[in-house]
Amino acid sequence: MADSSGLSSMEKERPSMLISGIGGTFGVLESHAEFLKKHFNLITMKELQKSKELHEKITSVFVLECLPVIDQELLEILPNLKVIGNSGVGVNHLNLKLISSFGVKVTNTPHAVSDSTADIGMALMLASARRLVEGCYLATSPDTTHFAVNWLGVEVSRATLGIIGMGNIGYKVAKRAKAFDMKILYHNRNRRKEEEEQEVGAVYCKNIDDVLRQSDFVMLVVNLTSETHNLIGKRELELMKPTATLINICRGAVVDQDALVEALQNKVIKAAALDVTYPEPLPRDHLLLQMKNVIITPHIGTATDQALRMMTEEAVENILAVLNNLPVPSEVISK
Ligand SMILES: O=C(O)[C@H](O)CO
Repeated sequence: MADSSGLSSMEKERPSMLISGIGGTFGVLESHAEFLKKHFNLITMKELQKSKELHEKITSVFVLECLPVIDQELLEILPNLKVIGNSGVGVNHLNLKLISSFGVKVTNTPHAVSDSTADIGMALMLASARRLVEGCYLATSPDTTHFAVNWLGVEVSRATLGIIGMGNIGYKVAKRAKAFDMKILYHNRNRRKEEEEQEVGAVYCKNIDDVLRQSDFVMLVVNLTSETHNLIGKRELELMKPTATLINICRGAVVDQDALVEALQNKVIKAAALDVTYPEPLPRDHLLLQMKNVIITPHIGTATDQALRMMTEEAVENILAVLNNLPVPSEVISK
């Protein structure tokens, strides 16, 4: 039986969580909503907009793919909000300072995303090296002269991979690259422990320029912050080998995209393989979409059944920890 608040007594026992919606393009998957319902009374944005009484019930927000949008207006109407559980590792779509000024915590899911995103990094590197996308087109084209010797890819085995950003995802990329007999260089704000470096055979470079100069493949795996915005621009691209490939699996804005277009046009670097761009998707007439030496996927690093399920589970674990005053597995601290 529902009372005047619109919630049944069973729903009242569970904390109320705001979600963008269920199903559709921007909602939580139905099966994930079922899982969330085991722990929370779910309130969609539409329901919130219809009933002011729901505002003070909400103690958490589950954010998926930037939705719901967390702005001042929303924070102001949720007086009992304690935590925003981001499903995903990147939190550049959240204004951390603003959120923390409301005494609200932010959590993310660095563990759930790491395998699937590292896989996409490897997939893009291999696809670019072996010209997989071009190969697919050729296989279905009426032109049968395409196996000429001048249509060649390169091997990643024994090539040098430079990983910029050695967090969970970067480290999983290194593990995979080791199995391909790649030489691994990396740059990270904090150097990894010696035993971790040894496990994957990765060599630390204090200076990012050394990674850029020496690598055949440069993979970007950093968080997007004010420090990493346009981390790779004209100068950095010019440091790379003319035979090198840039792979971006973190956020588009880490690369100065105009400088990248220019570098690819002028053969400053050989190729690029991007799971992320800005904006997403790119306008259909964008030059990057017309270049044969560029592979673009639509931000699918975490687009697997397993990753999405684990992201939801990890987000729930974080949110419940905050609500129950327990140590929070993955809290994002605003600097
Ligand atoms: O940040 C992440 O984990 C992915 O990019 C999904 O948003």
